[in-house]
This record gives sequence, C-alpha cells and structure tokens, in this order.
Amino acid sequence: MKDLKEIRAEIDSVDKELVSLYEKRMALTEQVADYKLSTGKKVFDKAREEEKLEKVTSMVDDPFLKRGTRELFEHLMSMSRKRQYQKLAEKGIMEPIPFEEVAALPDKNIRIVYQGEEGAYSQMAMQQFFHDTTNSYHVQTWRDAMEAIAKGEADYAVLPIENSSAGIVSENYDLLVEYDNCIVGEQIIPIDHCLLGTKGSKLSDIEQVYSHPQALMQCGRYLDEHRNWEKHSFKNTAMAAKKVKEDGLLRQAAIASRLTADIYRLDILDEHIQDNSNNCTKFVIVTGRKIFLKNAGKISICFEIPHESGSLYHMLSHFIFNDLNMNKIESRPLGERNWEYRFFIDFEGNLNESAVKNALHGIKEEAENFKILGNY
Ligand SMILES: O=C(O)C(=O)C[C@]1(C(=O)O)C=C[C@@H](O)C=C1
Repeated sequence: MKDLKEIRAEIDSVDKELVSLYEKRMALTEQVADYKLSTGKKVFDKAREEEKLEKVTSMVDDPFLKRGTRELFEHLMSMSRKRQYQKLAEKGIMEPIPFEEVAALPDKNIRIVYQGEEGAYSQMAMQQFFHDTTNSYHVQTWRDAMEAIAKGEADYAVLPIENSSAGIVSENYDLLVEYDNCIVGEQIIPIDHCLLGTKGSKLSDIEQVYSHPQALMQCGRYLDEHRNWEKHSFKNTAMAAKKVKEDGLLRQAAIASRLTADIYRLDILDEHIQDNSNNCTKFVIVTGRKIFLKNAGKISICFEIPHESGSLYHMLSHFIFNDLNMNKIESRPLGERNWEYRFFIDFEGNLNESAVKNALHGIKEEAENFKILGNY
C-alpha cells in the first residue's frame, strides 16, 4: 500500500491541474460574457447547460462518479454565470430595477385601509406605524384592502403576514403575488387575546366561540380545555366581537383584543388566553407605487422554480455568492401545478447595493415569475 504522504502528493498535483483548468475555463467564459454583452444574448442558456451535462456525464460509467460529474459541472456553470452577471453589472448593462428611491414615505393627505372593524389588530398596527391615521377606513376582506390600493382608493393598506406562533397568513402571501402592490414597511405588535362575552355572561354560559381562524389557532391549548365549545371562524377578531355584541346571547363569546371589549361594551371573561405569552403578529404596509427608502434594510422577493433536483439550491447560491444574509424562506403551492411551489425569501439589503443587484439579476434570469415584493 502507498504511503499517505505519497497519495496526498499525487492529489496535490491533480488539484493543481484542476485549479489551472478552472482558471482557463473561467477565462473562456469571460470571453463568452463579452460576446453576450455585444449581442445582447442572455447569460443563462438552459439548453446549452443540459447538453453539456448530458455530454460530460456520458463520459463516465461509474454511477457515483456520474452523479459527481453532474454536480461538479452544474457548479462550474453556475460560477461562470455569476461571473458573467458581475461583468454585466460592472459595465452598467444590467436591466434597471423598476423601484424608485424616496427619502421618506409620502405621509401628507394619505388614506389608509385595514381589514376588519374598529378595534382590529390591523388597526392597532396601523396606529403604531403611521403618525396620522385620521383618514383611515376598514374593509371586509384582505382582498378588498389590496383592491383599494390597486384602484387608487387608498394610499396604504395594513395586512397581517405572520404570527409568531400560528405562522404565516398564507392568503396574504398569495395576494402579494396576485396584486402588483409593493411592501414599504412592517410593524410587529404584541397580540394578547381575551375571551369576550355579552354583558352579564359567565364563563360557564359559553357554548360558541367566534374569531379569526388565526386567533383560534393561537389559543389552541385554551380551547382544548373547553372542548365542548363550538368554534366558528370569522373574518376578523373585531368583527367577531361585534357579532357577539349584536346578537346579545349569553352563550356566545369572541376571541379578540381588550380594546374591542371597550369598543363593543363586552365583558372580559378570560384574558391572556393565547398559547404563547410572547404572541405577536407582523403586519406589512403596502402601497401602489414601487418605492423604497434610502435606508431600507430588508428585501422580500418570490419566484417559481422547476420541480427538479437542485433548482432551489442553485437559486440560493446567488445569496451565498453575493454575501447576502437570508433571514426567511417560505413556500406556497402553485395551485394549478400540484406539488410545485413558489418560494418567498426575505434577505438583508438595499436595492441600491451592487451585491443585491447581482443576486436579483441572477435569480430573475434563472427562475420563473420572479417578483420583488418590496424593500423596507
Ligand atoms: O456557453 C455559454 O453560453 C456560457 O455562458 C457558458 C456556460 C458554461 O459555463 O459552460 C455558462 C452559462 C450558460 O448558461 C451556459 C454555459
């Protein structure tokens, strides 16, 4: 058997050759980049990559090495694409990102819409985000709020996007894709649920509980302790409180905020009933113009990718290669295509930074239906 030192010396000499071949290959792809720059041809050429992978894997018989060869060449081509995007950026040839930088969010004579009723958590989030909420109104559904922005009836909408214990508000993720509205801010507020009954009711009277499905979920453990109660989903916690007030029945209760107890003159039968004492919800502020603040530090995007091994890995490599810090990834089913997904990613950065431009350009070229949801 050969001595380890001897084998390593041989590996070292193979690696040396590999590095020099890698340098040679990258130099050639730089020439390709120049060609593409002058002809306007796209960097990513899927057909050429597939042809290449087919060719190089057919040169190897061993199944394990075949797979390794495939991965190696996928990676090589991905590195060459990234270099080409960099060159495009250096030459200022990259397609501009259609977002306009603003020094401050327009706040004069603004009209703000939220979903629900007076006392809704969305209203609280709105009051914390905006200094002046005198010109605000509420609508029945999240879609109505998005529609109001799209039609120019309101300047900003406030929509819940994620709860710390119940997770994402999936409907609003889907609406962000459907509507061409843009996220310009976020507001996190603590969510402290109470059980509210009509005046004079007692806990032992309750048979039916009304609330938004998210709030019912957030109080799962408490509701498990009262299994005989019927649970009814309602469009909003404040709307549920309003219903209990209007029906005036001792057997009905709503799960909603303490504020709604005051607004609808209901009795607080129990308080802090959510599973998680640090329960909070993140709301996004959405507007109709594609704008971002100079000091915005977070970007939300979404894209679709083919249902192929490694495709997500390749998209995420754009963040790694550009030294960008990703802080969230979510997926939602595509609907019409079973078991295929749209990915939502939040990462740190500002649309003015070249690393961000590079990464977004690469993802846009290589993914389907790429969309920047906002920089805030
Ligand atoms: O041949 C090209 O068009 C290249 O840009 C080179 C290359 C490669 O590295 O082999 C890189 C990106 C393309 O998607 C296809 C192939």
